Amino acid sequence: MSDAAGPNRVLVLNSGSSSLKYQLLDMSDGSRLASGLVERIGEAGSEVADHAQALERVSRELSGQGLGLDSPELAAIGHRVVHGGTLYTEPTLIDDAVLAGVRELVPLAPLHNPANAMGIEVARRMRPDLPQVAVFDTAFHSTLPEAAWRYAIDRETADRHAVRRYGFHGTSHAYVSRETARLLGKEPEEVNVIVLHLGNGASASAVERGRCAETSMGLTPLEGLVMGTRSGDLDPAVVFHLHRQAKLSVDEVDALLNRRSGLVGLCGDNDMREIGRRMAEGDTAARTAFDVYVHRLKKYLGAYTAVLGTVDAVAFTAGVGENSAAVRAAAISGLEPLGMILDPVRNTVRSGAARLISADGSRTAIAVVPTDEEMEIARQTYALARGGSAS
Ligand SMILES: Nc1ncnc2c1ncn2[C@@H]1O[C@H](COP(=O)(O)OP(=O)(O)O)[C@@H](O)[C@H]1O
Ligand SMILES: CC(=O)OP(=O)(O)O
Ligand SMILES: [Mg+2]
Repeated sequence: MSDAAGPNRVLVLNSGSSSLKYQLLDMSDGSRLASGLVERIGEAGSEVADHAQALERVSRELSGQGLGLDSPELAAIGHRVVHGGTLYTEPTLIDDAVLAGVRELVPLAPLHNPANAMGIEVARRMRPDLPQVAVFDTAFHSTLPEAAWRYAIDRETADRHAVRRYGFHGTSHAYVSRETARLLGKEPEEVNVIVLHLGNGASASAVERGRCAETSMGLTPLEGLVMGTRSGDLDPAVVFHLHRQAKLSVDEVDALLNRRSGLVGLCGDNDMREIGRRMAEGDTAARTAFDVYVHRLKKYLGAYTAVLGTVDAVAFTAGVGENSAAVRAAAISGLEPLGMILDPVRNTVRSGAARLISADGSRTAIAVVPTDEEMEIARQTYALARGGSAS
């Protein structure tokens, strides 16, 4: 039902390279009316050839529940867009120029922006009358100081080709850092938080009094932590070496680092649940993958403690961060001198709620804070569609 002020539902579309996630939210009370996922888009043997077909399927699913895209209750459609470059640092009403801008950034996010652009195109065709809003993964990181975003390479080359740290998962880092402050009973401006977003893609951020001060992903979502299929940090000379000595083309190295590295490259599995099962059976490749993953986390916890000076909280989020007590315990273990002490019982209690898992004597609070990128995208979309400021 719409209130006196008009329609109040927002459809959120999160188009991944081979998936389309959606949620329909009622912004009058924050309730979730529908949600779902279309997977294996464009893969061999899949019934869904591209994102256009995926969105048609979503539209049918919603219509079947009496919640079709043609509904007059729909106020706006919000799109997750991974790369916004330096141009888009705020949620943005989509027009032809913005869609062209998202396409221009494809070389900087080849796994993500093509799907985002296609989702936008199809949704605009279906509902040309509706406000559609792009919410960028990079936006929250636009506050990085130059010392953090600038790479130490030839300045002219870097500036000419827009080579710099952008950072990603910003919608999640923004939401989780705010929710962490709330869990501590504080305003975001009163606390420093390290957020560890550990999903399939994974990134860390250092959030200083509500503003992002440092983050682990860079020009593209390849840098930083060990991920499901991506290497994260390595010596850039690895690329030259593989090209010159192993005779891999640049495209082959790109595919190796983005799709066949990280956990899957180390042990053949990218799902932390499966890695846990294999470790319990004494599998050494799974053990090594886990150790490399956790060692990287520890390095970032130390580095970001140094960047922030005072750390009020560390927040674990996304699939691995919210569910793997083993990863959390291993990452924090040994960091007692930094003031981070986990409570082993609190850490293993299963819950879907934001919660503290640190020991009472821990100087830094340690928390599990479930992320909700869709709700955050919907909130920003709704605010902008209503003509207000989105943030
Ligand atoms: N119960 C669990 N225990 C450990 N890891 C889990 C569990 N549930 C999910 N995961 C991990 O979370 C990952 C997916 O995280 P998610 O945030 O959903 O990723 P994305 O949104 O990037 O696809 C899986 O690959 C898996 O490793
Ligand atoms: C930017 C990024 O890595 O996103 P995802 O985790 O959805 O792959
Ligand atoms: Mg995710």
